[in-house]
Amino acid sequence: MPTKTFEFQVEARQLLHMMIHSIYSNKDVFLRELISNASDALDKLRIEALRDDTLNADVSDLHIAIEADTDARTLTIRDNGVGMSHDDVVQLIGTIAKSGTAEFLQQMKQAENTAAAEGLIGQFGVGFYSSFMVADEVTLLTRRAGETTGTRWASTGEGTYTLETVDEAPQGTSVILRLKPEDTEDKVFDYTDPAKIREIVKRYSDFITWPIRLATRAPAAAEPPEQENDEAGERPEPETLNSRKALWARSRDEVSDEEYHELYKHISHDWADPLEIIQMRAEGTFEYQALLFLPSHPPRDIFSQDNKRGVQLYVKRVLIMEDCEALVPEYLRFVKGVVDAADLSLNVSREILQQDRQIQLMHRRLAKKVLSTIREMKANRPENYASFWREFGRVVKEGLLSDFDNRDTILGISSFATTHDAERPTGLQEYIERMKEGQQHIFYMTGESRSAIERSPHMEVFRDKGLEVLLLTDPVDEVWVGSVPEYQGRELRSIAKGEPELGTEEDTEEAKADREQQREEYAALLTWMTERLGEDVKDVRLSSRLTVSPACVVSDTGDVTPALQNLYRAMGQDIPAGKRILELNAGHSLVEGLRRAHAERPSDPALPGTAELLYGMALLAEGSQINDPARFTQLLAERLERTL
Ligand SMILES: Nc1ncnc2c1ncn2[C@@H]1O[C@H](COP(=O)(O)OP(=O)(O)OP(=O)(O)O)[C@@H](O)[C@H]1O
Repeated sequence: MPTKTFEFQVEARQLLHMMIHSIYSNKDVFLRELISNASDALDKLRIEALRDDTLNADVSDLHIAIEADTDARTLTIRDNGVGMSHDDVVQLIGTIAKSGTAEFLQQMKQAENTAAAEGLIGQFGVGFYSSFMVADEVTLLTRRAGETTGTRWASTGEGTYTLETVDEAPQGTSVILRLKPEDTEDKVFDYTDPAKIREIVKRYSDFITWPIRLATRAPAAAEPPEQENDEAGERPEPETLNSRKALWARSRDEVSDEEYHELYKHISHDWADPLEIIQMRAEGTFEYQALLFLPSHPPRDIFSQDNKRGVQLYVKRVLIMEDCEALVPEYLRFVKGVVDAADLSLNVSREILQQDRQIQLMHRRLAKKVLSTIREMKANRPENYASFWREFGRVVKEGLLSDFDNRDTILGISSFATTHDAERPTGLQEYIERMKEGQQHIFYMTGESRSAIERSPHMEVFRDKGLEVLLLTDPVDEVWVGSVPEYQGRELRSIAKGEPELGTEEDTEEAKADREQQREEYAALLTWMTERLGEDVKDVRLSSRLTVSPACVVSDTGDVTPALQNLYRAMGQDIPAGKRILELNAGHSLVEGLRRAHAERPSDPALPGTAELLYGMALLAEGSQINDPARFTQLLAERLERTL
């Protein structure tokens, strides 16, 4: 078969260039990555064989073999797993299908130092390509289980790769590395040295469930007696390097954090350590063990539709499903880990799992356990919690819309930006503890950013009276906050909806009388304005929330806010634009002037324009758009002219 040469896709070339010029200081991890890929391929084959008994594949001795040749300076990592078809190789190895590659490369270029670059690569993961950190040529020979021909791929990592169809290829994948010369200064060690290989496997891959066997030329220890007469005296029995112990079945004090971290990295394809380790065990009629991890940062596709979520499902130490979404709710989709159940059928399907009562029970218990871990982290490891919430808070809050059983717990572990402290978000409990005397409600406002909310006229009276307001700026906040009525008996109240009800008004007889008098004075103006602006607003009334601005617009208590309307429209739902309420500040001289002018000259032709301007200004002040900017500008220009 002819060998054909191909060019790497631009992003792949750039990524390889980075690898070759070794931005990552710990080069040993290439072996972890290759073993991890091999182990995944073995898992996939076993799962396929379970589901398809016509698959023509050998599953009798699934394992990973490492062969080191000191003289030739080659290192081979071989598995007899699922392998890749010709198309798979082109797609998976020649190109980089990951979303966000271009953006990642851009960030990489801008990374200021090695630590920053390593942090970035940790978020991205480059798996197979990391072999170019230690090899100046990489050959991959692979045959998909069930197919007859194989594919050889080879590259020096410099722009091109070759592809060739081969008739003789064992099932699975071999990756053959022609190693770069040893250079301890650059942390490229002698990777043909059995001691080095043992050390790396022990360190990073000990838990891998498949045997990792090392075949070396020189036997490591005295040969066992039955081998003495073996004619291939130089080819000793391969040595299994990993203990293959299931970490979730061992007690916490037997396992080091580093071992847990390596299992996490293997499962999640993350290069960074996890933030939290969660272990649980259920005994009784339905037994299972779970080892879950909270990552330290979200995967790039956490908000994408095809984000792979879920944990690995094992049945008595045998992996039967990679991303079992039936076990964790969607709002905890970042949780990674393993659940090992004792009594499930090995070839249970996703559909059956979704309906299985035991699985639903596990789902509930796992969700509760994760939430209680976050609560415990909030109480005892505030720094970890703060970092967790920064990274995942937006996702967790989705649970307020879907998990009614755990709503209070989710509210309890949530944090929100607040006017109380610009630097530190607050929990609801802390908010309640700080509430002013007489204050009944938890006040919040939604908006695009902290600064937009802070500038909004709705904040004025709250700022004046020192009442704390939560600043909700995540898109999901718009949605949940409308459906969560209260926390610990305290109503959640938007400061941009309905009447503020501050609870701190001095309700003296005098104040009441003042307000009554004001209402009477303004009655005619308000009726007239409601009529004039009737196409845009449903009511014009006096405000108790304004202290500086002349006017603002608010929504009625039960109304869908404009931001939420936009959100629904973005999702393709047709939502009619509802009318809002215009509030006037009776203490503002412009409003007072308008009242006087209306009382004295009700048919003055300039009055309607002023009313329109007031409404337009209220919209602009909260960051909304005005219906007819040209008309607004014209009215404004006319009035400015008169001042000159
Ligand atoms: N030994 C192997 N056997 C079968 N398929 C493999 C093997 N090695 C790699 N692949 C395929 O190539 C793909 C790309 O591998 P690569 O290591 O670059 O990335 P990854 O493992 O998907 O993710 P990460 O970059 O996080 O490690 C894998 O997802 C897998 O489908």
